[in-house]
Amino acid sequence: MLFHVRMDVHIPLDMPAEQAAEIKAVEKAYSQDLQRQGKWRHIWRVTGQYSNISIFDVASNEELHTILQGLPLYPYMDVEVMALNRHPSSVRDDDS
Ligand SMILES: O=C(O)C[C@H]1C=CC(=O)O1
Repeated sequence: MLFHVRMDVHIPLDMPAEQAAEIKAVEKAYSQDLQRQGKWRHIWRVTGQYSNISIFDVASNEELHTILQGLPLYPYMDVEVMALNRHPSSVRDDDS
């Protein structure tokens, strides 16, 4: 199942820089592990914003929910999820 996910990150301004850097490092490793597993298929930075647009390929709504709640930055994010279906006009074999 494919999902389009937008994540807007709002790290509190009073969080110590060292703590923020540590959370971001753990987040990066978590994200890259899921990318290597093929579950986090795409990640794009939204130009000019501390936001990303991602495509997840997971087995269920529950799996996506678990992955998103496991993000180290999750407590500081607004997350928007859209479920995707294959478009009947698509010529791509790899988008379902
Ligand atoms: O930077 C972000 O967009 C937030 C988050 C998502 C993956 C990652 O490494 O950090």
